[in-house]
Amino acid sequence: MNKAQALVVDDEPDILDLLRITLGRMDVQASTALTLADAIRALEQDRFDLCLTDMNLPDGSGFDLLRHIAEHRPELPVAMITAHGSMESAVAAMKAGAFDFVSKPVDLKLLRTLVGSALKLCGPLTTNPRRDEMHTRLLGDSEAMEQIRRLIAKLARNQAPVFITGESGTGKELAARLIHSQGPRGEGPFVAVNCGAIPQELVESELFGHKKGSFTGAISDKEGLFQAAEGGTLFLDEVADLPLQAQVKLLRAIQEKCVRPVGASREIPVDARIISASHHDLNQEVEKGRFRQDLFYRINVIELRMPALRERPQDIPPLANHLLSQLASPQTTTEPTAMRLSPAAIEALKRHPFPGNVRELENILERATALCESSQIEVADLYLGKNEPSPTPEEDVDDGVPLEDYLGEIERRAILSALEETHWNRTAAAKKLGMTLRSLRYRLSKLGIE
Ligand SMILES: Nc1ncnc2c1ncn2[C@@H]1O[C@H](COP(=O)(O)OP(=O)(O)OP(=O)(O)O)[C@@H](O)[C@H]1O
Repeated sequence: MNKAQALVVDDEPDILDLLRITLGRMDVQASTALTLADAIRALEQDRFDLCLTDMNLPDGSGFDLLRHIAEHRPELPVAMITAHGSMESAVAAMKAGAFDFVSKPVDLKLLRTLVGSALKLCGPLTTNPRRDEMHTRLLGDSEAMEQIRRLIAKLARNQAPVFITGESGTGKELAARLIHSQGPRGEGPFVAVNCGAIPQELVESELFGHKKGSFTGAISDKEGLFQAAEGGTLFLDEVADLPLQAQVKLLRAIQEKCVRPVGASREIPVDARIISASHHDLNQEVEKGRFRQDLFYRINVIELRMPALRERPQDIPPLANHLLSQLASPQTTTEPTAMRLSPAAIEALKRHPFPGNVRELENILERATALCESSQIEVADLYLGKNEPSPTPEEDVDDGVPLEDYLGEIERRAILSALEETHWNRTAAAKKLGMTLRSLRYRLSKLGIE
């Protein structure tokens, strides 16, 4: 098999030698260039699978090379070598299209991972059936969805932190999963964490791990979610809910690509791509002093906005049909037949504002499927704008059930009813229930309500 070819560009011959030897040990053949002009010449003469370039070159900058490659060899992954601690340049490089960065002095373990990811990118991405299946799941024929699918495919090809905005239920987590699964980390783990659902005092230990005995209850060493996402992606959902103290540590983890478990004396390197999401306007959270500006800057290298369902009503019929066929899932051995929506029901759905977006559509259809007696769903079966009269717990909880289950059932119903009334807006539902959003999220995950 032919060796992979890398082009390494730096004005310091010693660094070039070091990188050439290091890459050689990874079975990558490196050609070197001391200037921008040399690099451009090399690109014209040879075919490369990866380019590593320093930021400052005698006759230009790494950005000039990035632009040249974007124009002439757009499929070539470029990683920028940045000065130690210069996160601004790293962010700027990724915004300009670099697929990743590596800071000086180059950490060999990180360089190895970076090269591995880059080499996976240069061939055509394997058609993994799991990936295809995931791909077809971001449904919608609207131009907005088309653009999102294109952007996701692009984002999958680099390592830059992505920040996904959008109302609740618009598909932020689904988009994050697709960016992960379509990229070179697709075979690695995808670890999703709802930052608002972790009790405040456990946030740091959950994210970064802890050492045995570092606090009461730490009975053994525990790996954090960052370590669990090694080689893959860490999805920080509702990132705005992170306490300020954890934000400081997160910033450091992203900047230095290493974490220090609670109670540990040493930092450990981690290689996880960060994708975060929030339905809050993080600019406002920064203005109010609830979110660190420097962290926002780091996680928001590239922003992806998931449009609300009411902005793309033409997506409702294909989504609804897909969801109905999923609802007719094969619990029986015979081929299930999906229910249909009457033309009037489709029109009614298209006019509905959907504050809870696709998740609300899923709930509406699930309820309609359960309640509708024929195979066609009519407008009345959708209960749009009305709340289904929910039975009181006394009506159907058996006398013999244990108290805990009985109370759990009451809790579940109260929460579901508040969610329904607020169209699955969890902030409003929490308010209605007189609890904090954090505590509602905790209960939702405990009760297994998505
Ligand atoms: N375009 C889409 N095609 C198919 N399914 C979708 C689409 N958008 C969202 N969904 C489905 O809607 C549900 C909600 O999506 P998801 O959890 O990704 O939303 P979210 O924006 O992360 O929500 P939240 O902010 O409440 O966490 C999921 O079941 C998801 O699969």
